[in-house]
Amino acid sequence: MPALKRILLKLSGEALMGDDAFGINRATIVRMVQEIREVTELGIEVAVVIGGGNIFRGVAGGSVGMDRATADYMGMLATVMNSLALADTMRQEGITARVMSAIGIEQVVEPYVRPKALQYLEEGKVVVFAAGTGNPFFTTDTAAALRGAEIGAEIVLKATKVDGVYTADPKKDPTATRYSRITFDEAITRNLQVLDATAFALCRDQKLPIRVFSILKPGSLKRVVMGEDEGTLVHV
Ligand SMILES: Nc1ncnc2c1ncn2[C@@H]1O[C@H](COP(=O)(O)OP(=O)(O)O)[C@@H](O)[C@H]1O
Ligand SMILES: O=c1ccn([C@@H]2O[C@H](COP(=O)(O)OP(=O)(O)O)[C@@H](O)[C@H]2O)c(=O)[nH]1
Repeated sequence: MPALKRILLKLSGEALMGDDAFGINRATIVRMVQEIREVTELGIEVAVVIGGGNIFRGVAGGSVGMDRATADYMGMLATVMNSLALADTMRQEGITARVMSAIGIEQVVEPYVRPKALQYLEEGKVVVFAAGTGNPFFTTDTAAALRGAEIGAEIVLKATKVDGVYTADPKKDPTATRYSRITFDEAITRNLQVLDATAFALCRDQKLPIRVFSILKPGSLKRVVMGEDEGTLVHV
């Protein structure tokens, strides 16, 4: 049996593209949702933070020349779209999900209210936290760390395009090797870019471990929650 009771799963927006150039790849999102269902069936409470890089990234592309804060609000709205798509896919797959937004957008999504989120989790519903932290200059990794700490998750699981934390960016350095575990201090000192520094610092202060693993590898989420050696554990 898995030892975990409550997890915060961070899903990369960009990874949702699958092999598409942008947007949400149907097969990818359905597979992710099926993997989430496997985990909920184990009795684990699941909260999700989803990124928005597949639709809009505040620091790049279409935002060149834009005011950074405005671009970041667009990025947050992109995460709302992904959250709605994710929750609807969950509904189709028989999972009850609730989306809660960090920015006021009541006609579309209910606002984030911590006690309500806790109630949903206790009822076995999957809670999807939309709009990141609600603040520009942050990322959804930081939102995952923040919400993970707030809801008392035992671990943040970062599902991304790489299968763990490497000695250097594996996309740029083919000789890079993967850590099976690493401390926060070492990851910060070595300036490993797989998570942003704010998210790292928050998790370290709250003693909230993070496991980085591949979203692209089928079955990896279940292996992670079963405590198998998958990805990289970042710990205090
Ligand atoms: N030391 C490292 N180990 C692993 N990945 C790294 C490292 N440094 C940089 N990266 C890059 O970080 C990326 C994943 O982080 P990020 O862009 O935040 O993804 P996400 O879309 O999941 O938020 C990978 O695609 C990888 O190329
Ligand atoms: O608290 C937050 C979370 C996200 N964003 C914006 O939303 C974009 C999409 O989020 P992110 O890049 O973290 O998504 P992912 O890398 O997972 O696709 C970011 O680039 C930011 O512009 C933000 O401003 N504040």
